[in-house]
Amino acid sequence: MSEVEAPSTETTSVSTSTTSTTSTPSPSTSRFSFKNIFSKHSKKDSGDTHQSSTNLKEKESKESKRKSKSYKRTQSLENFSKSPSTSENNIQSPDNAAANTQQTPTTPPTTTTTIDTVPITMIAPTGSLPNMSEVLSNGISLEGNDNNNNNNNEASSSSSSISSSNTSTPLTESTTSTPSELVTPQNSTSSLMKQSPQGADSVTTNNNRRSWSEQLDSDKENFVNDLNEQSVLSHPSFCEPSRVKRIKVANVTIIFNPMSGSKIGEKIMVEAKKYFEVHGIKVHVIPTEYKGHAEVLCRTLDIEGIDVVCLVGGDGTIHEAVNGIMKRDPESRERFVMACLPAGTGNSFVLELQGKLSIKHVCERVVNGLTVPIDIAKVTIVGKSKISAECSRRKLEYNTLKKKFAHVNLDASTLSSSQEAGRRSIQAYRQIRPDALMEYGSTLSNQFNSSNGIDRAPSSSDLGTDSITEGGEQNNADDSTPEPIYCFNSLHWGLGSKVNITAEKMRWMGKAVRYTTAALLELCRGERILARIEYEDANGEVTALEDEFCLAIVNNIQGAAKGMKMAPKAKLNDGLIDLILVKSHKTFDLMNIFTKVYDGTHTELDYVIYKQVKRFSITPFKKDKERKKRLRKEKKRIKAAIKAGREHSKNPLEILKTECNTILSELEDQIDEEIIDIDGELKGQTPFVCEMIPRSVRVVV
Ligand SMILES: Nc1ncnc2c1ncn2[C@@H]1O[C@H](COP(=O)(O)OP(=O)(O)OP(=O)(O)O)[C@@H](O)[C@H]1O
Repeated sequence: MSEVEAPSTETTSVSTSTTSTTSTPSPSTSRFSFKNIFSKHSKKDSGDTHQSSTNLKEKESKESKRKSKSYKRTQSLENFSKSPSTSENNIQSPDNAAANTQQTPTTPPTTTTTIDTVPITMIAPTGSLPNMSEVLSNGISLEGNDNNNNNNNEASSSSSSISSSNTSTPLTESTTSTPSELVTPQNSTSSLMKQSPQGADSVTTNNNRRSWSEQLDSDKENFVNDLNEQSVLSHPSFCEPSRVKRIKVANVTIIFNPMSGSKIGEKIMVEAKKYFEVHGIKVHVIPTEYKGHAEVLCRTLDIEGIDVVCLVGGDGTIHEAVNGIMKRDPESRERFVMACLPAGTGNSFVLELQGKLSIKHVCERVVNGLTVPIDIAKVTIVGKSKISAECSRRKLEYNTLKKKFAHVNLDASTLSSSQEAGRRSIQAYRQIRPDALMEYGSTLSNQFNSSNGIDRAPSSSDLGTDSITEGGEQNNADDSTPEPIYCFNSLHWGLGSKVNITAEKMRWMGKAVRYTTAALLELCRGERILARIEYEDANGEVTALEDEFCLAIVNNIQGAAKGMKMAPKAKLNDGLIDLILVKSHKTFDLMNIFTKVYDGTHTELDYVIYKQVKRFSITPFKKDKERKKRLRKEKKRIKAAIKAGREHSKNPLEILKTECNTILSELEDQIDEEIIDIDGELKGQTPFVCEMIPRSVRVVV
């Protein structure tokens, strides 16, 4: 029996004796095994035992490593959500971390001890702890961290709680516990690369192993020394250091949009708040609670004692804030200082203003307190009815002029030659020609400015005196004139706004796909729009173009999305609007623009008009084949009349009359109302007047 049982017992005995001291076999079995089997299998067994022992060791080691790895992963995930104090325990100094990293291969794979010594910095390839600079610099890369975003969003429902709970958080705790530090440099770089090529510069892997306080102190010294007025002089987006002012920053109000971009507004706000508090600045935090809230806040905020209002959001949030600021009374508008922390999708304005999309960088600049006022464009939407009234006024002027000239013989006696007569007639026509929008827009604008700053929409009484009908009566302008819309960044008419409108209809496709699809669709469609575009250049000369256009882009900054150099000459404080008009509608030509827009050479194409203007207006006409035919016929007739005038000294007033009447009647009936895109928002419509209000909003630079 014992012989029969031996093999199984023997196996057990071998394995137990070589691998474990915990399992104790019965003495009899053990003895029996050795006695009967040792002689037979001693050699083989010893080899097997050794082999088996090695295998087991390897297995255990592997298992242990696997466990260790999985624990590391768990630990890192846990640390994302751990409170600062908890996660701090797991974080070692860089030196210790390095030491532990070296030890790892030789350390017995006992799970618990290994895990305790695994430095969390192993997750980051640099092996060093990210510091405050990195945390803030990499702020934008938080976008990719959905877990954390979600966690924070859940916690972000109340503004007051955010404000109070974070006030007392010490810097070291917060920085070691913020998820941003766990973002690997690769991740953060790629994220920023996606944002813009310039943005990528702001991400550098910091191998510096100085302590927190050392790093912070040196940061402080550097930025205070670096940023002086000279930096504004050399800033590519400022033409002169006009009205540069350094302010002392002791109180900051942060307005953050929790919904902008990939909902990272709150996270960035927390980072910025900590940074300011470390620098001894008092911080008050207000979240936006609904669409349009940033405008209300910036219009009504009591800025007494507030040095800088720091906006955390995308272009939409800044647009709202600018509209609020512009509607303040002039004195408090002048005292309002705005800073923008990028938390949106595009952030092209912040990139241009600050040079990079780094949270730390913008925070530094806020603390430094250097400010410059920037231009803001004012868009006045002019209703069709208003233009009709204006046209009537012009008709009246024309009739008066006609009466005045009735007794004058403009033929040979007054004018030296018939050719001169023709030339004069054209000049006279240009003077009398109903530049309705420009004229109307400036009337409205003057009325705004002369009354209560520029914070009020015109009322019927503002318009009454100017709106005279042909019969000389007062024309009661209606009260429906919308408030002006202020634009800090860009405006699109034509193709640009149509892409947005089409993309809106394709929401089911998802954000990225629908914009590309809409752009391709509109590019292929390449619609031509007959429009009258008038502009006044820097010297005050007014030019009117009547042609078919495909699109108009207005830019206050040089750049646009994805590193495009849309308006190469644009400056933020030159008082001029950069107006880009594209006349061709052909798909190839439009694609050609896209290939050249990255270095700004698209402005040299012969179907692109690039002007720097003080104001301009756009009046598109309805697509009406019959009307176009009539207009062409009329133009031919006018041309022929001018020719006839040259040849037969025809009274130029006749020509003038024909031209004016044609234009006036066309204006009244055919003006088209198309939606335009202001700062990325589909708001406002044609016809409109846009004028630059120089140096209107003071920003941190
Ligand atoms: N609490 C809120 N709930 C819903 N919407 C909000 C809230 N606060 C602000 N908004 C709206 O969110 C919109 C988007 O914000 P924002 O423009 O800052 O981000 P974005 O569109 O992602 O960025 P970008 O404009 O740079 O592409 C704004 O139009 C704003 O009115």
